[in-house]
Amino acid sequence: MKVFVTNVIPQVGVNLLEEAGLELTQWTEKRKLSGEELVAHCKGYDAVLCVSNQLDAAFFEACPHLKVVALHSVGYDNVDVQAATRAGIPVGNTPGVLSDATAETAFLLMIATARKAFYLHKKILNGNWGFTEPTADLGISLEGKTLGVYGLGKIGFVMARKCAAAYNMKVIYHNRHRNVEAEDALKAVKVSFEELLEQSDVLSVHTALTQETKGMFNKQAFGRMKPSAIFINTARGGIHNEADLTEALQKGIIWGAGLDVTNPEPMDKDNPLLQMPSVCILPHIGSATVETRDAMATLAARNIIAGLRNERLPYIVNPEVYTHTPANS
Ligand SMILES: NC(=O)C1=CN([C@@H]2O[C@H](COP(=O)(O)OP(=O)(O)OC[C@H]3O[C@@H](n4cnc5c(N)ncnc54)[C@H](O)[C@@H]3O)[C@@H](O)[C@H]2O)C=CC1
Ligand SMILES: O=C(O)C(=O)CO
Repeated sequence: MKVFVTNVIPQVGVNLLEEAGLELTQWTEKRKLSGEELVAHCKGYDAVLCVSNQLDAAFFEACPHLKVVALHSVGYDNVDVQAATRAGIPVGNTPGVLSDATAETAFLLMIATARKAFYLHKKILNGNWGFTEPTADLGISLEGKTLGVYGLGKIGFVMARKCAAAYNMKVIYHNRHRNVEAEDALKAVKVSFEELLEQSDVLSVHTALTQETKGMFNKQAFGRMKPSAIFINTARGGIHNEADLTEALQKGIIWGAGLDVTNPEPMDKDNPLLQMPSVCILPHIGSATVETRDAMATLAARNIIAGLRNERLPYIVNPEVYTHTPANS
């Protein structure tokens, strides 16, 4: 059986697939395959392991022969899940193993933003150490402040735990469902979206990007936040409206922002957000630690191996595929 891998993945994943007797082709060019190229490459393969390629209805219609699609991510907003199910193709992802690393990224962006760290580093690089006076380059203290989590799932929980432990922060959250574990362990309080906006000193986004969450953080939302608030997004850039965020920061409607995700990615190097003192931006590295990427490659390989053995994927995005009768069958 043959597996096409759209990027270079950690060796541990390669080893697992090869030990299972699978023949592997990895795309090694440092550019993303176009949709058409991906379809062309998948011909003659039984499975594909993808990083962040757009897998739309056209892809699944063109590749009904695939026995499994494994994502090297927990997020699957890039996948038309219904089209995969219609084609009878199970899709797997990598939940849980990246929660610590991604929450750590949100935590680092929170502190870096609160203390203007990226901007000050840039100033030094530009030969501008500055004259140290008591009123220059002031940040915001985090001790005892209120963290608002939008989407208190696996990553949101770890972020909340870190903030409560490190800074004694009060945790409020807005979620589709109550998170009883967080309420018990962290005394987290579930609030409405409006209350989350109005009460958070730091508001950290941890939902998936869906039709419901797309553009949730817009002019109206930023307008309800505190002028001293910090907005953190390590989930997906599509959840905030970038033009509205830029305007909110320029006009002092909110104080700062830390982003690991932008819209589009990559962000244009001339984007005004990159020049703002209380903005810190990273190029979508939330899960990028050696340990986490190894664990993700392991889960993705396990999904591929299970799919090619006609077994249920251990980490499945569309479990309904097992009860659905594909068209034309
Ligand atoms: N920056 C990065 O490198 C990474 C980003 N991510 C992003 O983080 C997201 C979250 O990952 P996990 O915590 O593992 O997922 P999760 O499923 O454990 O948590 C998401 C939470 O959001 C809630 N939610 C969903 N829709 C909602 C809505 N409309 N309103 C309120 N709450 C809603 C869910 O009930 C759930 O509790 C992923 O979908 C992915 O997009 C994940 C890993 C790395
Ligand atoms: O897993 C995800 O969803 C990412 O964004 C990258 O790890």
